[in-house]
Amino acid sequence: MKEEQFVLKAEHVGKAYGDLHVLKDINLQIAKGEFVAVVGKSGCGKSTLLRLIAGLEQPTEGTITQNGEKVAGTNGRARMMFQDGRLLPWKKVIDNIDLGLTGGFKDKAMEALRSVGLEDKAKHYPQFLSGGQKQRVALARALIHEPELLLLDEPLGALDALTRMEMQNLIEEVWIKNQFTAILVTHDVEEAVRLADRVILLADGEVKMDKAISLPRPRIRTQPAFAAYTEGILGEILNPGFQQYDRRKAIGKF
Ligand SMILES: Nc1ncnc2c1ncn2[C@@H]1O[C@H](COP(=O)(O)OP(=O)(O)OP(=O)(O)O)[C@@H](O)[C@H]1O
Repeated sequence: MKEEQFVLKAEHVGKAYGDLHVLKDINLQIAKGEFVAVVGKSGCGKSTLLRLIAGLEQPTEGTITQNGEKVAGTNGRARMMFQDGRLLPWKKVIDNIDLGLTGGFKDKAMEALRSVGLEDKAKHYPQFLSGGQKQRVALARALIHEPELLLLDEPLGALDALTRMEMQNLIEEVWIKNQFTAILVTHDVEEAVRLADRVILLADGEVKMDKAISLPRPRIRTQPAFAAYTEGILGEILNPGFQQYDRRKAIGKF
């Protein structure tokens, strides 16, 4: 693939907090428009990697580049969405969305709100929204900036199963429509297989698996091929290197 087709490149990226070497040697290339999920055991450094890509922290080793330019300082072409939404409780929904933007952005904010199906809540305060609705607002707030890269740090982790599925559908819909590149950190392997073109497994500070998910969209959880991917990735998380891809051959679905 040509150099310019990679939105993001991480080369020999390491991050240490004192003696704790969370990330040791991360090497990644993410193409424009790709949807990549990052999975791995709790504490393996998934959120740390996302923060480095967002420019909220700097690597202690190696470099991250976006479109060939080193990410240094807050990455203006990326937006991040967190598990808790981080809405300002004293601002109405619409004002949460055009936060930090000056001039006539109300129309754009309404449009963003419409794209997540919440235009009727524009004048409400966040406390009157459900968890799922708050995350819709957080998504609209990220979309209004038309990010090249959307960084999703376990954004659906606090939602009930049904709302979570609805949100997965919505995230896929806006990703297809807006054509940004997405990196999703998740504990939920099914969610990774539901949404991602590629699933990356972090362990011991490195990328231990980088697996393409070759299933048509929208993906259906009950399909045997879906379940086979989920099981294979879970196996790798629990026992890295143990299964490799034998399960795929064994099941014969690929
Ligand atoms: N600012 C910090 N200072 C010191 N240690 C930190 C800091 N941020 C993260 N860590 C440590 O780095 C390790 C990785 O944290 P990180 O949040 O990236 O993991 P994670 O894979 O996202 O975990 P989880 O799945 O539980 O959210 C943890 O041991 C954490 O305690």
